[in-house]
Amino acid sequence: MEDTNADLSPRPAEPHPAADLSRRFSIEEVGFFEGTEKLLEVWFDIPSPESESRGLRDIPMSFWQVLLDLAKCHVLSKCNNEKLDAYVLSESSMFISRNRFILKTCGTTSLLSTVKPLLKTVKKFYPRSEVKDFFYSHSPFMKPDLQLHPHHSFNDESTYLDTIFPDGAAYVLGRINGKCWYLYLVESIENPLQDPDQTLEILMTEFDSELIGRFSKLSYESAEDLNKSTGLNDLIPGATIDSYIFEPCGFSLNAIVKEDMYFTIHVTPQEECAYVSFETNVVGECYKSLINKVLDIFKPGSFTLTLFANKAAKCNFSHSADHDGALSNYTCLDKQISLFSIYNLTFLHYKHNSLYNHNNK
Ligand SMILES: C[S@@+](CC[C@H](N)C(=O)[O-])C[C@H]1O[C@@H](n2cnc3c(N)ncnc32)[C@H](O)[C@@H]1O
Repeated sequence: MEDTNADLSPRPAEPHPAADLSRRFSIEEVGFFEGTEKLLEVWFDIPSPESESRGLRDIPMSFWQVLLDLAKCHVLSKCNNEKLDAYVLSESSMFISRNRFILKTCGTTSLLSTVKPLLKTVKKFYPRSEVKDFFYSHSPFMKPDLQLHPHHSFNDESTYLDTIFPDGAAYVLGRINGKCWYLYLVESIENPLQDPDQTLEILMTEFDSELIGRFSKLSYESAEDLNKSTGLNDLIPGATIDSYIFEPCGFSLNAIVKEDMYFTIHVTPQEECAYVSFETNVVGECYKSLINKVLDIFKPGSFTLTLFANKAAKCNFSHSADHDGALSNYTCLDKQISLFSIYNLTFLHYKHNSLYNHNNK
């Protein structure tokens, strides 16, 4: 017989995947984390007949694992296409294509300990190969004392790199008493690579702690849900996305757009040390719309933007990261344009208008 006393009131909906959207994470609760990454990008010339090969991608995984052990991080997941292997790491990302190696590591990783073994191994596999261009960069660390030698200071890092590259050049862009950005650069002037190359980075700080706290397992059941809800899925439509939510908070995403084009995002949501980075090498003449989409998702209080482009890149001389007035909610505090031998660099630092005291310009 039917139970006429049954509760016919509507059942509550299934718990929404975004269960706790007001969660904040503090250093006290979760611990401090140095989100600021060290970024290494090395271009190799791997001449014929080796040009038939897949270049760096033919070097066995066991070698990359040794390299990551030296840096003190490991692989969490991988995606690839016919031109690019993209790895999400315990501390950021690694991208390997035929001629280009990118390693981006955060926390207290010792990225520079990978440089000598990398150069030695590539030479062993491809004896006629040469290093073409070498870039090492990062923003100042929030707690440099926690870093391992030589990462305590950019002086120590560049002294170390000088022992490998006699012609290396170390630069500081921005304010030495404010926001700045360090760069160590080696350009090969003879026979430069003809391929277009451009890298855009947006390094963001000062967030609404509730918004940034959503990059956690407590807010989203899966990385796919997070990507859909936050709009990361639509940043560059059609990209293959490989993303990872850390316990209890933190988020990393690699995306392959096409060929060897990628974008990568990393989020440290702890209130007192919150940090987000976005990086891409997608070809573009103007990055205004992409930059605005990224800012719209993370709504940072301030950010540093860098755009590197070589002579063959479409955005090279237009300095297309530089949109006076186009980033309407932000004030540009610093703008520096550097013309190197092969590459041009635009460095910009912005602050949200609501945080900027216009009397203090
Ligand atoms: C997503 S990872 C990558 C950080 C990145 N470089 C950035 O831009 O912030 C860092 C975040 O994940 C958290 N996390 C949790 N477990 C971690 C682990 N095993 N290794 C690294 N980070 C972890 C950290 O506390 C931090 O909030």
